[in-house]
Amino acid sequence: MHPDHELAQKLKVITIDGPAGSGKSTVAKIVATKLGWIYVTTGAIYRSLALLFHEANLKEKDLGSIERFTSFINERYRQESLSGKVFLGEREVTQEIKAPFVSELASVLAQEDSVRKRLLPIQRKVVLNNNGAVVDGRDMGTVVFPDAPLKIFLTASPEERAERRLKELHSNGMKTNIKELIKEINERDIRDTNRKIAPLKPAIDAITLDSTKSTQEEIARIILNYAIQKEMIIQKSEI
Ligand SMILES: Nc1ncnc2c1ncn2[C@@H]1O[C@H](COP(=O)(O)OP(=O)(O)OP(=O)(O)O)[C@@H](O)[C@H]1O
Ligand SMILES: Nc1ccn([C@H]2C[C@H](O)[C@@H](COP(=O)(O)O)O2)c(=O)n1
Repeated sequence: MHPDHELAQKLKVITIDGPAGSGKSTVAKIVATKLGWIYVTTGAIYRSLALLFHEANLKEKDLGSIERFTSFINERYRQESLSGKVFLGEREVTQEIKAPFVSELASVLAQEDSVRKRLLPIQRKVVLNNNGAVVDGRDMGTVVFPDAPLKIFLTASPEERAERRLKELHSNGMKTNIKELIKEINERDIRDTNRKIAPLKPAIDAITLDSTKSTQEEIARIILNYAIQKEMIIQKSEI
């Protein structure tokens, strides 16, 4: 725990849910760093599963073999709490799992009950083994941490989200264009929102923030202020 932060005796979890590219993991990292908490981007778990699936040349119809992959993820998946780097065993997959085909397959597999059931305890374990976490995904506030004292639903316009993603992919040397990205993001939002199990939606007690015209630092500051208001943390000058 960060030595300068006194923390109240509450579940120390801040959840950030929202559509693809709204800035969840960027903001989660800033907030967690300020608090000396860990941050967990649960999309990386679904993405890692999708990468393994793809590499084994499997398709949705092969979900029967999900056990093999989820137990691999359970044993080998690791997200560094400070850098956010993602590993499967010794292999670093941080950039690989950002590829658009992985995004799509992750979203497709995430519709399946068998997949969600298997990944749920992995997400809870990572967080509850630590003293304070900021977690982002699609169902953090609704399903995985329904008792979290502070829940954020982060949005941004699809165009802005696609622009951000385009910059990110280009800076990592991946080729794509804005039209394709808007299409991919819209399709993913529709699939994630309309699935039967744990769909993307704000928890009833979530605070919705629109980041279209705000910087990541501004959004992080708003979230930290809510955490102070909710007495999850005691205000210190440097937070
Ligand atoms: N408020 C912001 N203003 C400008 N760019 C931002 C903002 N927030 C995040 N970004 C940038 O947008 C891109 C997507 O952000 P991020 O990966 O945090 O989104 P996400 O919601 O976690 O996405 P996904 O659900 O697809 O994993 C990143 O390149 C990030 O640096
Ligand atoms: N809690 C979560 C996290 C992710 N998913 C699925 C749906 C997403 O489209 C996909 C990739 O996630 P991202 O990296 O964009 O956050 O994984 C989910 O269903 N639930």
